Amino acid sequence: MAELAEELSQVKAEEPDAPRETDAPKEAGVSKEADAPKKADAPKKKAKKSAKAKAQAKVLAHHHDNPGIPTVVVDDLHIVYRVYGATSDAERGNAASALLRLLRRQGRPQMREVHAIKGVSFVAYHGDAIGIIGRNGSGKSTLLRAIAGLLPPHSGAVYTDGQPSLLGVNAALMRELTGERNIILGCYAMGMKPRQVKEIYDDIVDFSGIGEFVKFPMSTYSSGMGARLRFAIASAKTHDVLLIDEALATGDREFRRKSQERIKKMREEAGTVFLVAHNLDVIEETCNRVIWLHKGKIKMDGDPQTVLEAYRQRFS
Ligand SMILES: Nc1ncnc2c1ncn2[C@@H]1O[C@H](COP(=O)(O)OP(=O)(O)OP(=O)(O)O)[C@@H](O)[C@H]1O
Repeated sequence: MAELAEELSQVKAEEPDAPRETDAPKEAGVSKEADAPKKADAPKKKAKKSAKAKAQAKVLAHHHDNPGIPTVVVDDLHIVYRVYGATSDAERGNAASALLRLLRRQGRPQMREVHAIKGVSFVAYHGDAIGIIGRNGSGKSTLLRAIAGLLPPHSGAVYTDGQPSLLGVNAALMRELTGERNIILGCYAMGMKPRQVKEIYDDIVDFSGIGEFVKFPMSTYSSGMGARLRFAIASAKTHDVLLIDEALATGDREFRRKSQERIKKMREEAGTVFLVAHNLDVIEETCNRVIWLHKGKIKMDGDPQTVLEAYRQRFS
């Protein structure tokens, strides 16, 4: 614990100040800050400092409450996308403003920033299966990609113990190759030896349920078949941290049941699983903890029953 605190304080001391809109969100309860307006009058420097200290204290407090071994520490994370060539709201309008826009663009490209994750902090532990829920555009996929190390933080940090693997709808399998070739290459890519691939091959085909289609190029698969094969390959190995983005959404009930069993097994083998899904039943059946993201901030973080009930009440 002391080591974690020291590590966090050292890293924070080296980082530039984070751009903050509100204080860090609260856990196990609806965060008032998520929707609160800016306190424009507060002295900026002081507010920044106390917000940082709060976010840090929250990470450490959660660590204190849970005696498990942390696998992922997300500390006051901000992710900002830069979109070039985008039009701001103020620029939209009549023909004159369109012409003005064109003239301006000749000089320099337009750039717009999308602040997708705004000061998210939490700790995940060995054996956790964490469901991430939220409306479209709330930042779920962005958060997963940041944990996987695919998006650099604008500020804040993500620490992971072990190699995180992102299994998304677009996970990199090659459409022009057969399912068989993709299984073999996918297993090699996960670090398996040829002998291990041979041993596990039939299990992957059985689990995916694609049958004789395994001999056909993946370009001939339905989206559900592709998703099932991706999950079957990725889950053939126990991951330290497995991030699943909607991959189960396209499976039928039977496939969902099998996937849930597999995720449970992974948790028992001391992995940590993150699962993004719009289907709340999948989250409820699979996860032991749920994080509700709203406009890039944590609205609620707690046990599935409490968080899902609050979410359903808000959006049903
Ligand atoms: N590559 C990108 N470039 C610019 N903006 C992006 C990019 N990807 C996502 N965004 C923006 O970031 C915000 C969060 O998007 P994200 O895809 O993480 O949300 P989500 O909760 O996963 O949404 P959904 O449920 O629709 O999949 C949105 O405002 C989105 O428009």
